[in-house]
Amino acid sequence: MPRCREPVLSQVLTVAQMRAAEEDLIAAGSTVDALMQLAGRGAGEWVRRIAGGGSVTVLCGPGNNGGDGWVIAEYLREHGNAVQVVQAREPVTDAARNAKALYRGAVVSAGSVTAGDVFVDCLFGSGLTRALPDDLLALLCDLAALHRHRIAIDLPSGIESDSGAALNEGLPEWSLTVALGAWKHAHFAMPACSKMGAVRLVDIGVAALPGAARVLAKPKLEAPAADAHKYRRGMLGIVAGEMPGAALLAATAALRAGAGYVKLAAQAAPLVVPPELVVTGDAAGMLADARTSALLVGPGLGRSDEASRLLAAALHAGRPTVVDADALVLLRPAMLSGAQCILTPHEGEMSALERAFGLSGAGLRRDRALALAEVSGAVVVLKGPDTLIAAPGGETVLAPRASSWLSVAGTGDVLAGAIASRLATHCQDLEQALRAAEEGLWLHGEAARLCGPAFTAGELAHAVQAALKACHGGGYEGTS
Ligand SMILES: NC(=O)C1=CN([C@@H]2O[C@H](COP(=O)(O)OP(=O)(O)OC[C@H]3O[C@@H](n4cnc5c(N)ncnc54)[C@H](OP(=O)(O)O)[C@@H]3O)[C@@H](O)[C@H]2O)[C@@H](O)CC1
Ligand SMILES: Nc1ncnc2c1ncn2[C@@H]1O[C@H](COP(=O)(O)OP(=O)(O)O)[C@@H](O)[C@H]1O
Ligand SMILES: [K+]
Repeated sequence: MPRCREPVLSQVLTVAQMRAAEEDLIAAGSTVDALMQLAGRGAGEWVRRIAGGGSVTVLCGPGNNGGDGWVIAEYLREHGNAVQVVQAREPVTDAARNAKALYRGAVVSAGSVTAGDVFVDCLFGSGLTRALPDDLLALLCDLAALHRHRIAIDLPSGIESDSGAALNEGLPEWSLTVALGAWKHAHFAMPACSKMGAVRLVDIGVAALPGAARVLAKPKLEAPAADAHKYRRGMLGIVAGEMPGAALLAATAALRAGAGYVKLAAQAAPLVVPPELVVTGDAAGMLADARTSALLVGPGLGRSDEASRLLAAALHAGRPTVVDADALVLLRPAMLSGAQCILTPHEGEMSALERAFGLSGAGLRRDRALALAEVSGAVVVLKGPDTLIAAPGGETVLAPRASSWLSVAGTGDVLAGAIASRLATHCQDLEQALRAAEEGLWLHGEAARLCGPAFTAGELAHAVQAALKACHGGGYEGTS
């Protein structure tokens, strides 16, 4: 039974889901050959944009990824590029054989290829099942080394689609990877995503697949309602601990991510406090205040008995709560009753949580995050170069690659502050935790992009405002 025909470009598919999508398209009247023409010509257009009028070498493997290669080669030939195909293996599928038969250009031996402009990798795509044999790895690397630009079609050969694992050592790096039909998990998972260069997607009409992950999207944010006031916009309470600097960083970001009021509860007031931040020594009062719409606990909390007590008190308050940093190490399952939480672990904190919640810690990052979300009832933001969000019920959101300049102390505190601020603004609806996590994560990535190289966590926190501006749908027009 064909599914809804509306194409969806934001979904991220496993190999099995991609096969199901292909079957749906065929059931709806398409053919493998037609899909290959659509995909190959779409990819060919990307190659043409990079190549300009330059020369192109296409390496074709035995499967349908190789079939795409023959289509790309013919497309470029028709558009006047000098094209040569190196056939690594004879085509083994009907569609690949048919695509080869339609190609009217040169087929050359690998040894005769001289330096050229663009190399296109159509050796293997999502059908790769094991490491490349030595002869194919050498062929791939040698041809890649001879060309100025390298473009991988669907996936770089040697990369496992569902996990993003590199099945060989010494694989080439790519300037562009053109995904066909839908994103695959490897496009967002380390180490694969760090080798792909820019990534682009060719639409072949794939419709929504149930249970598919999706890509983190730019949020659409509105100005506060005309009758908004600071409490209605959301009051965020931040519980500080031994090192108030981390909580201050979170507060600096939170002040710029939409909350109307940000309050910091600290035993000892930090030495430097921005004037717009309210600091109170009365944590209990802040937790009891009915106007406190969301909480953040963890940055700089410490791991003392007092820190545990503060964490338990914060979670006992029953507000939507972001649990970050030290609080993730102190967290125990029994503390989580009632409050809707967002957990924001990096890999080390994730391991601690898995121990605390009796999880094995085995498997892919997305499966581990989903397992934690399921057992804890919390939204999980698993941080790293390939950050992802998992929600109870199975929703998974994958972040595009963010700036590697984020690898500096304090940027996690900024993320927690941004997410908590979004959580405070959505406090009316407890179902909004996933949305808040997505918005905060997007703002964080965009702030990093806007900062450029070598920023501090403080500069990143300030840039959250510019990031928010970039996704603002308006609402306040003023007069002119
Ligand atoms: N789905 C769609 O809608 C569309 C898909 N399209 C395209 O199809 C691609 C998937 O095609 P595919 O399934 O034929 O897989 P592909 O990667 O070409 O190779 C599989 C072949 O390689 C072999 N093989 C595997 N590993 C190997 C190794 N290490 N060393 C040596 N051999 C190895 C394997 O054989 P076996 O494992 O049985 O030995 C099999 O013969 C996809 O990435 C996209 O480009 C588009 O046309 C648009 C529509
Ligand atoms: N190499 C990288 N590429 C992209 N993002 C990164 C990289 N390294 C770290 N990050 C991001 O920076 C943040 C670091 O957070 P965290 O590890 O908690 O650091 P800290 O505790 O110092 O604040 C996370 O959002 C993480 O996803
Ligand atoms: K490929």
